[in-house]
Amino acid sequence: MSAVHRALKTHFGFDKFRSQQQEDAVKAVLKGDRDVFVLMPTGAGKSLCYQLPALLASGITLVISPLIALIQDQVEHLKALNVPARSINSKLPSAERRQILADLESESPRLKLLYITPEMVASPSFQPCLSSLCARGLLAYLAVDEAHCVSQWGHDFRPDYLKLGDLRSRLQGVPCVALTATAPKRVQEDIERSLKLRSPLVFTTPVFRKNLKYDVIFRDLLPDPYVHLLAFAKEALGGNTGCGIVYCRTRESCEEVAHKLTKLGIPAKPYHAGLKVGDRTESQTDWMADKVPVIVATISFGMGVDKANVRFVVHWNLAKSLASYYQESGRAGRDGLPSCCRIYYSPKDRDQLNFLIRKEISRKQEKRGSEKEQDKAPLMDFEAMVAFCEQEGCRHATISQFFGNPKPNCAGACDFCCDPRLVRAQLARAAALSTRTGPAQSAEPRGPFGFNPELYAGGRKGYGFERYDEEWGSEEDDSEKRKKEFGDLFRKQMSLRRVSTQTRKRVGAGFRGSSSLFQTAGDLLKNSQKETLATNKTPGDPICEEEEQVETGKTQKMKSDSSPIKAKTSTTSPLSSPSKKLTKKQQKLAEAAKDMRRISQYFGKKQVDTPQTKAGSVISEPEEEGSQNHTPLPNHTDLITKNSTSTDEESVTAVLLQKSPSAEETASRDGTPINTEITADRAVHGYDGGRAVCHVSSFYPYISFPQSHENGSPSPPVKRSRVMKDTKRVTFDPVVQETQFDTVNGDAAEISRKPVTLKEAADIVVRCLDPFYKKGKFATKDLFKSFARFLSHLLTEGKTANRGQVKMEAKSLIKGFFSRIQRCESETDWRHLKVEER
Ligand SMILES: Nc1ncnc2c1ncn2[C@@H]1O[C@H](COP(=O)(O)OP(=O)(O)OP(=O)(O)O)[C@@H](O)[C@H]1O
Ligand SMILES: [Zn+2]
Repeated sequence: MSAVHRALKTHFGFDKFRSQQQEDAVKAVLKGDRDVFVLMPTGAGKSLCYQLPALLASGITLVISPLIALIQDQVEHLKALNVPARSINSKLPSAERRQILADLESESPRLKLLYITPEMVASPSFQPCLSSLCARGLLAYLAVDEAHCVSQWGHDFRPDYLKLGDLRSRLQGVPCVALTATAPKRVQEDIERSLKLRSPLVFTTPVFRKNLKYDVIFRDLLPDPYVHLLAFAKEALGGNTGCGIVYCRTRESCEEVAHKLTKLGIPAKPYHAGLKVGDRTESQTDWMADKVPVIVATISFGMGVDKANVRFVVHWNLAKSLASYYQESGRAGRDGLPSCCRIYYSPKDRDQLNFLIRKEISRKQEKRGSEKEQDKAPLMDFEAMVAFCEQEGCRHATISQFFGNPKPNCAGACDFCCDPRLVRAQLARAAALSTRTGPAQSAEPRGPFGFNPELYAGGRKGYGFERYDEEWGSEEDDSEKRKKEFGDLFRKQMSLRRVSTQTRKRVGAGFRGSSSLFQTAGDLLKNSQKETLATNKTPGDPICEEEEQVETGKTQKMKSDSSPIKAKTSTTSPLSSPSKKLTKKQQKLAEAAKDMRRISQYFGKKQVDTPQTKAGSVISEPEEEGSQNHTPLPNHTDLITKNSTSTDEESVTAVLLQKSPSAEETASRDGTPINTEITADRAVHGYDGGRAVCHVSSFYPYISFPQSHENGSPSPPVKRSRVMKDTKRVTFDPVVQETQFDTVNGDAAEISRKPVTLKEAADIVVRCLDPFYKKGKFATKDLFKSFARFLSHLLTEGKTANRGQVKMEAKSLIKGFFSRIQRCESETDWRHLKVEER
């Protein structure tokens, strides 16, 4: 037995290395003549690659890790193994800190591994210790864990990681070991550059898994996608020996697909955060125990689930990036047996995600007040996902190259390598379908993304804006009309966005022309804008020329004299950029957008203060354990429409649909998957004879499904908006609302002194009610929503109360309510409730 193997056994209790890569990496680090880059999937045993050499080398290994919580885990684990490992961090009691520093200053320190955060590395207080260790040649290795945090292209970027480049320069001659999970090539290159790795030896687990067969089916070409899915599942499951996962983006799709599959003959259970904990656990345990072969889940499912016999992973909706797709689909075939990974692709789905991702990027930029090249990263990640689906080429090769691996020998393990003609034929049919239904050719009513809704599976639900419909579920009859209204609204928003973003460089994945299936959101935007113009213009209308100027990116000066709120308009707004002659309608649309943004900014201000938004990335708050699992949340604001029933001049109506950050915070704080959201859903800003007023028609608390929390991918909690028929002020408390509106441009602090708005009250109410909902104190989710709505109105209407008062009253009402009844079964349960006179 070699010394390394012996050490592996003695110190860690392992008989052998987990993989050849692990063994090779350990040996390379031990050799110590080169930097080492370890790229292995989560759980592959990367830590051992520096921990074992650290124990065998003389001196101390300095380990940089991004989070104190992660560090504590590691240190505890090592202490349990009797490995001399410690950490210096801000949470350390000073006595312990002194003890560690004393050891480090001693002639031959006992410590073998010293864990610190990148902030600590840079902190002045740590410098003497570091310099002393350096000067005495006591540093054996520099290990940088979670090295992807150095990449500004990654989601977990930590500016302090960039300082590690300087550290690296100071530690000349100390070999560096950088470790991260499988990462896109772009990120790998960033790591090498930033950490100044000198032609490192790279140890990576090959991305290619030959037992996985990848294919892509264009869902919209199928007469019945569910029947198609059923046939696929049956074939993949073969003789009932395995199981499968179908990933959907929304809980509604989960329910629907599970229901359809079960009805068609394969038992399937939904798994999503909208389910009661018991039901969700049951779905999982039944699936784990092979009692139910198929689980239809949002992507929250699978983390930590290591089931060997998953015979297929279907993506009913697109993943947000190729990296995510690789990880999710990789849950298939862990036993090494042949398994299938399929995407049921739909351009509509693509466009929804594209739109939401872009919106999220704009939101971030607006918040920051500037643009960064790296902002585009999520879009590029997503476009790689789209390209994967729309390409003519080996799917395995695409994945491997994305992760910087050499092209593998697919040998028929993907649809293209199996039969390229079939893939080409499918693409041609899809392109033909898109052309047939494309904006320029079709006069049929279209969905929000310029696609004919009738051609897409799922009908009303197929739009993916279920929550938008949800609030109006009972009004089935005019759903088509409302759908159209929403379509209009969406197109207008897209048009405006086009104006605002057209000067930005487009990050293209080489998509084809706009009449084909392969349209970027920009193309769609262009089309929708053209379409809007086509509908509105008369022959010879100058709008055409202006449109072209917009299209070609020329700056235009907007005539804003007619805007009654010009003075309040932020000059940094992309929409306020000078533009030439715009029609009155365009001006109004643009103005409406500005106003909307101001409203949005107002709500945005609140977001800044919440831990939720501060988190922003997986590892952005080193001291905050609670922030670890957050991914950036999409903002669901910014929908603008023109009132389709009135004239151009008077009908511009901005509709704001806004998630409540504090409700999200409530939902995510304790990690429970039930997400409560409130939409300050209809801040309707209209123009009435040139006078700007802010209409707030209503705020409805409602619960929606938190895919966005689970996967970081946006889910649109938009609800059908009531487009206002006239522009009369319709508001529950115009004074309050208008004051708030003004506050957007002025003193934010004013807000706290104002009486609570309905939205704020709703936030408070949902927070107070949430625990009761989680305890199953409401017979249905709708009851919870209605009760929250009822209470919010009760606590605000005709009153002026501050936050504290509202909170106290809400608490006392809710407490009293549940002291009288065990469980809320119907709306009559709260009929008697009244607020005490203040
Ligand atoms: N040779 C081995 N034999 C058995 N178990 C091992 C071996 N090497 C590591 N492990 C165990 O594998 C688990 C995962 O290891 P580790 O935490 O280092 O993974 P990782 O690759 O760093 O994952 P992450 O990306 O989550 O940090 C640990 O419980 C570790 O003890
Ligand atoms: Zn292939």
